Order: sequence, then C-alpha cells, then structure tokens
Amino acid sequence: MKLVPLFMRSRLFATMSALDSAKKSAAIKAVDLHVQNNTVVGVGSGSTVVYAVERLAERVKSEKLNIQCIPTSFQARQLIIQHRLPITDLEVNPKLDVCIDGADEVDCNLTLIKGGGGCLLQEKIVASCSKELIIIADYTKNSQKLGDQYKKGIPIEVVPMAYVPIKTQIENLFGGTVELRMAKAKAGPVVTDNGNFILDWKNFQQDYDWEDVNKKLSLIPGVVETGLFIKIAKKAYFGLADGSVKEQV
Ligand SMILES: O=C(CO)[C@H](O)[C@H](O)COP(=O)(O)O
Repeated sequence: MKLVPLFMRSRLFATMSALDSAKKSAAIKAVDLHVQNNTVVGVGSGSTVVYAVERLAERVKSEKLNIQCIPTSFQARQLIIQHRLPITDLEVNPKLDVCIDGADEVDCNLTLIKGGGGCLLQEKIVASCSKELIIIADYTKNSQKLGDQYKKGIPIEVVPMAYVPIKTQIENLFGGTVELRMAKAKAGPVVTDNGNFILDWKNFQQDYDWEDVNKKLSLIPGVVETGLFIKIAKKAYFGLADGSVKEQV
C-alpha cells in the first residue's frame, strides 16, 4: 500500500468533509422546504441524495410525516428501503409533488448535466412526472456554462448494439469525442439499471443551443435518453464551503 504523508492526508480529509457538509446542507434545506405531509417525492440518485433520504427519514420519525417515495434507480430504491420509508412507483402514483435529485453540473439557465452515476433515464422519467424538480448539490457543480466544471462529458444512454454508429454520428454532427463508459469493478462497459450502455460526450463546444442539441441527439436511432436536463429543474440548492446554501431559480 502506498503511504500518504500525514499533512496530505489531513488536507484530503478536510476537502472531502467540506464537500460532504455542503451536500448535506443543500439536501436538508431542500427536504425541509419542499416536503410536507402527504407529499409524493421522487428520490434521485448519487451521493448528495443520501443526505436527503437521511433527512426524510428523520422528519418522518420526528414529525410523523406521511410520505410516499418513488426511486430513480436501484441505489435510490435501496436507500428508501434501508431507511424504512414508504416506497411506491409510477404505476400507483404517476404524479409526484416533487423530485429531489443531484446533478453533475448546473449552468446559469438551470440546464443540467446528469447521469454521472448512470441513472439518467429513470431520473428524467421521474422528474418529468413531478410538479417540480429540485436540485441539491455542492458548490463545485455550479457553473456559468456546461463543461466549465464537469469534464467527464454529457452522458447518453444507448441501446448496446448501436453504440458505435451513435458515437460516430455524434462526433460527426457536433464534434468532440464520445467514449463508451467502462466499468470499474467488472470487465467491459457499464450496464445501466435498464440494461443499456452509457456514452460520454466530451470536449463539446460550450456555446450550443442545448435544447436543439438535445432534440437532435434524441432523434438518433438507439439513443434512449440524454443527460441534458433542459427547462426541467425549478430550483437548485448549492451547499457552500462556509456552511450556507445558495439558491438558484
Ligand atoms: O445524475 C446523477 C446520477 O445519474 C447524480 O445525480 C449526479 O451524478 C450527482 O451525483 P452526486 O450527488 O454524487 O454528485
């Protein structure tokens, strides 16, 4: 095992805990302001959402809140079950009051990149059934233009057999580079909760009309969904390093 000098370890720890507390304060604020008794709530995916689920569980216990939760991924489903929150689905509850979810990047127009965790398809479906999508994130996700902060690319969920022609079409239409997302603890590609692959479109131009790009991407045969969330989010809460929370509408 490689030894990390003590001064570097404490700096690493300090950075991680500042980010975590920023995620937590954003999550608490969103849950406290957007969830009441009888709310049907969409539970997003990722590390920030963990704090939202913890807060939901606290409030259900202390305030005896009656809520119903709809997961956006296998991870979200497990979180809901672990915290013994009531779970439902779109078949029973096709209309949600609110969906609380994280994001990989949020630009000045509340356009989002989502899907860093590979859950974009169910996240977009659940968000589209919700009266409001509320984003919770730490301060590193807040940017002027997409691509300013998040360098891992725009995730695009695709049908496996079509990943090569889709990659070529995106590169020819828009430039940049498109990579098949590879798994970390499995040989081969990441397979989504829906049995699809993820392409990450990197080094894209930043001054695109994202609505137009999203329409064109969605029309390519085999594209299941894009990680571009345009005019869907109602509000974003960013936890800041000083413990405060910034709101963006
Ligand atoms: O879109 C997502 C998963 O598909 C997540 O919301 C996004 O990746 C943010 O995750 P985190 O809260 O861990 O930063």
